[in-house]
Amino acid sequence: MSEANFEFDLIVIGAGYGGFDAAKHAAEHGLSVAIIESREMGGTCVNRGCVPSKALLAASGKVRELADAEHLSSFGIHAAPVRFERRKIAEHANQLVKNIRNNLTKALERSGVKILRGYGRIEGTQKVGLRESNGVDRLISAKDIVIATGSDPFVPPGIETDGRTVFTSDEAINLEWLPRWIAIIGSGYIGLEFADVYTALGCEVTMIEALERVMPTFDTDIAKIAGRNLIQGRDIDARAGVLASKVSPGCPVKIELSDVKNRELLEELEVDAVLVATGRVPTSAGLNLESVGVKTNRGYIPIDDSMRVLVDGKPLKNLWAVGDVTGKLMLAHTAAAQGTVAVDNILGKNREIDYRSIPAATFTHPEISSVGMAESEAKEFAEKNNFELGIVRSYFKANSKALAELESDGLMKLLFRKDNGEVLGAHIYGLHAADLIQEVANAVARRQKVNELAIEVHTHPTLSEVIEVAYKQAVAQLKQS
Ligand SMILES: Cc1cc2nc3c(=O)[nH]c(=O)nc-3n(C[C@H](O)[C@H](O)[C@H](O)COP(=O)(O)OP(=O)(O)OC[C@H]3O[C@@H](n4cnc5c(N)ncnc54)[C@H](O)[C@@H]3O)c2cc1C
Ligand SMILES: NC(=O)c1ccc[n+]([C@@H]2O[C@H](COP(=O)([O-])OP(=O)(O)OC[C@H]3O[C@@H](n4cnc5c(N)ncnc54)[C@H](O)[C@@H]3O)[C@@H](O)[C@H]2O)c1
Repeated sequence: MSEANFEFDLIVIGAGYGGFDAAKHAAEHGLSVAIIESREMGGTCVNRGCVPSKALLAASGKVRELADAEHLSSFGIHAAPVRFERRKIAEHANQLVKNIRNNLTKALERSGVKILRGYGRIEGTQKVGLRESNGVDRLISAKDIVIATGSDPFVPPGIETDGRTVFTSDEAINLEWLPRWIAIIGSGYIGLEFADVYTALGCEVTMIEALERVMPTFDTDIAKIAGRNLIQGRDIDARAGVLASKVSPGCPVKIELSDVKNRELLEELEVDAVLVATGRVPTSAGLNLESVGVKTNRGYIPIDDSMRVLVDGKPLKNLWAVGDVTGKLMLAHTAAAQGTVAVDNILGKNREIDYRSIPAATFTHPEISSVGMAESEAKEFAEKNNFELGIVRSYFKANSKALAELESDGLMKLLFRKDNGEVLGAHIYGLHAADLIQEVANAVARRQKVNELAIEVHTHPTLSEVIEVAYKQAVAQLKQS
């Protein structure tokens, strides 16, 4: 039952991970909830992001492993040449999307959330306009509104997409064909993950990065070792400091590369296909945010750490925003965590999110992961707060499990406070880095110190001992200082 005069206690706009978690959490706590979705239930992650891309990475990863004759022969294994069916790999991803989308939709229905299909917009305080697919437009009221409209791929000016020869991740996840030669623009998460898929499946890859080094958003040490394996080690032709200034679809696709600084034309390339992986933009243009006075920051909705939408820095009552549309760590689990925090505040629990403890991972083979502060950020923090920053490196080549797997190329870098031992961040490249980072993320969430962490017993032989070694090295540094 909703509060007097409102049709619902809560209306959520957008049924991605952020909207899903908010709606489910609210319904499970007795609120009457409606969720509005204009496309497929599940949003980017389920339909065009995490889920299908991880299915492609799983299948192509197996191809890579079985095709690596040198690695297998080190174990004395000799496999027959690998064959794969592109169509079946694509079907695996597609089927997984359908299953997860169905499960998620049923979970919402079971918890009592009303699913409304159509396009939602704000129509003043506590009111939402809903344009249904049959053209009917109606107003609905709710005590609280959560905006969770997510993001879409960013395509820089000068780049024309046709969805077939020049495309973004929205189309790449369908794996409709395998180009002989593909250029990937951008060396962030999407560029790296798809380079992993394409190289495993036999495509030649050129990677184009506008900033001065490839993998510019990753820790420098991690980027160095990861780049050596994931880029140079795979014969990817990587160019940094060049801008893909013009891309014209067709057969072949024509690319103009320009100098980032003076925009002078450097080179023209002709390739079979181009994947544009140059970031994402918030989906907020049609939300009619002006009706409540909200000004976006390049499309991102300003919020505080309780998820309240801000106008001129001050929180609005009853309006909340979560997920990619807020531009904070654009990850599925961030969106979900923000959704829960927003609803807890609606329920009067007074909660704030802790972005520092949210981990991130790139699911390449091997993986890259991180949590907490980057080294530059930690240095600045140390200077401001008058303490010395501790940095230790723990190598996979000293780890029995990694050596047994013949996968010992890996590094963990741990950042901590030398005055009290508190863990500030960690960056890992190596086998199962995505799973390993969780242990450090939990420590960051509890603001734990290396002294207490170093005495915790780790299973032998496991990769988690890489973290144990880092904690012990950090304690040794503390003793010396
Ligand atoms: C290729 C790729 C791989 C990724 N892999 C990972 C990964 O491995 N791990 C990870 O954590 N993150 C990953 N991400 C990021 C992750 O997908 C996003 O961070 C996450 O989906 C954000 O969730 P959200 O709820 O904020 O928005 P979205 O998932 O974008 O959902 C927003 C929903 O709102 C709907 N909508 C928008 N406007 C309206 C409107 N006005 N009315 C009604 N409905 C509307 C949209 O149709 C959409 O369904 C990946 C992204 C991509 C593109
Ligand atoms: N495993 C994961 O968690 C995962 C996987 C995929 C995507 N994501 C999410 O999706 C978001 C988008 O991913 P992404 O890889 O598109 O963005 P990104 O911001 O990580 O990387 C984009 C890269 O493209 C470069 N670039 C931009 N314009 C260019 C141009 N004209 N020419 C050459 N280079 C150019 C940028 O310098 C940058 O390095 C990520 O921020 C992440 O939050 C997460």
